[in-house]
Amino acid sequence: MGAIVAIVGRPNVGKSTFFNRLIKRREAIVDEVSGVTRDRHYGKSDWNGKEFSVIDTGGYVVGSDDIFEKEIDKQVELAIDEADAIIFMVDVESGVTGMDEDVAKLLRKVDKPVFLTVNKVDNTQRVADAVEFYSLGLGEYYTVSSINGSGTGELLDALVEVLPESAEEESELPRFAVVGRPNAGKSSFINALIGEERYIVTDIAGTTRDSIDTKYNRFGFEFNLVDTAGIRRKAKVKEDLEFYSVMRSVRSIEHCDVCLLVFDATRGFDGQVQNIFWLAQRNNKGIVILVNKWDLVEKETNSVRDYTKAIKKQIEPFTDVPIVFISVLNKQRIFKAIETAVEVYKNRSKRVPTRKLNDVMLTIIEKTPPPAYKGKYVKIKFCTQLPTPYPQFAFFCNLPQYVRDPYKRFLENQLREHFDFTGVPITIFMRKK
Ligand SMILES: Nc1nc2c(ncn2[C@@H]2O[C@H](COP(=O)(O)OP(=O)(O)OP(=O)(O)O)[C@@H](O)[C@H]2O)c(=O)[nH]1
Ligand SMILES: Nc1nc2c(ncn2[C@@H]2O[C@H](COP(=O)(O)OP(=O)(O)OP(=O)(O)O)[C@@H](O)[C@H]2O)c(=O)[nH]1
Repeated sequence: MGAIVAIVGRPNVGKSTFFNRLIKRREAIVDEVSGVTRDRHYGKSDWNGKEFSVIDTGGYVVGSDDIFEKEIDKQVELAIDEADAIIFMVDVESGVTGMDEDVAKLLRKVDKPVFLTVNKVDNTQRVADAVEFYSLGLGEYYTVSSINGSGTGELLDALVEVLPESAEEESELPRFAVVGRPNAGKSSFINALIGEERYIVTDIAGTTRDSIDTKYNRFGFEFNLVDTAGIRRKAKVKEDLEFYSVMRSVRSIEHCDVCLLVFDATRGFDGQVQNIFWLAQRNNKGIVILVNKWDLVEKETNSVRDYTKAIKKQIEPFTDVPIVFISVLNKQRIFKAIETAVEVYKNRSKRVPTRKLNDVMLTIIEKTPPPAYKGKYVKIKFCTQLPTPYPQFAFFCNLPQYVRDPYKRFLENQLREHFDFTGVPITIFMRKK
């Protein structure tokens, strides 16, 4: 399982800027006006070879100050419940504020690692200014500049030190996680499968209260349905549903082998759904996309085809993912969904014997070798699948650094075509031999 790090703090202290630096992706919208980070952001980061998920608890809608305060308290509490470590960010420009003190009060009671991080320390003068944050009663702090990166190394060294090891769990049974946005139909789906009211389904979003894994047996195949929601406090959930659901998705994804990504066909494969997809992919999990509430969609001749095309466009370049159109309400194709997840699980744990792999791939490579780069010819000599829990392949050659991404994609596509890795991310390494 992978560790989860949450970044908390009041608006405008630079959480999104820091988050972007961690995941090395210009993704969160950063603005001078406070409260512009609307969607929750989560991504994958690594430091010294240790991977972890990061959640940026931005996402406040501009409102009155007291709404703000309540919101922040709630997010901090959720972060405390779900994260393995917390980065509490404050701003040296504004100094200690009342809101900082409120958050600190919550964090002082926590027995999880908290990293008080003073941001915007862009120069040495400001290092001295940061000293006032001792008054928050959280002990030592780290000074960073999210904008120029200074200080972040020390913080990350200390952070990864306390994170649990991210080894893949030795799970006895395959683990399937049902993930998606609030109200997509996740609980209804699980209910329909297990045929009992263990999960409470209502029209109000965010009412899934149970949080235990469900053992399930179907097609002669036993597996766990993962739903690692942790403690769900109904009141909190109602008010900050999207954040809650993000936390829950991140957790479930970290703990599973295959994600069943459910979304509401009437709402579309939107940005938040794409984020979940992206996270599952980055975590090398198997993925099945379930287009739910298909009963509500007006169907024309080519609906399924057009819809499939539209989704594939959104998930490029990793498009080799099964898409199943379901209606939980009418119990349509819900077993097909599970059957597909089982297939994906098998693909993910597939081992291609080295002999067979080389027979197929070297023939292809001979016919279509890597293009010469800077006048040099690359000779791929052999390849092998690495003994990892998900498919990774190493191709040994004389000049690994000269093999460019398009050729690696070509190799990936060939592997997919010949060995069927549908629904499973593949990693390709070029190694020196
Ligand atoms: N000088 C300086 N400015 C910074 C630094 N980090 C962030 N900022 C600026 O602070 C402002 C707020 O940054 P954001 O990353 O949007 O802050 P946030 O905490 O995510 O804010 P919300 O979206 O409101 O929650 C932006 O104008 C950033 O450019 C820094 O290290 N130094
Ligand atoms: N028409 C139609 N409605 C559905 C279908 N599946 C679920 N619903 C309805 O969608 C609503 C939300 O379903 P839930 O199962 O609670 O959704 P969820 O994803 O678990 O929601 P959270 O608990 O908020 O995360 C309920 O009113 C369901 O009856 C479907 O296939 N067709």
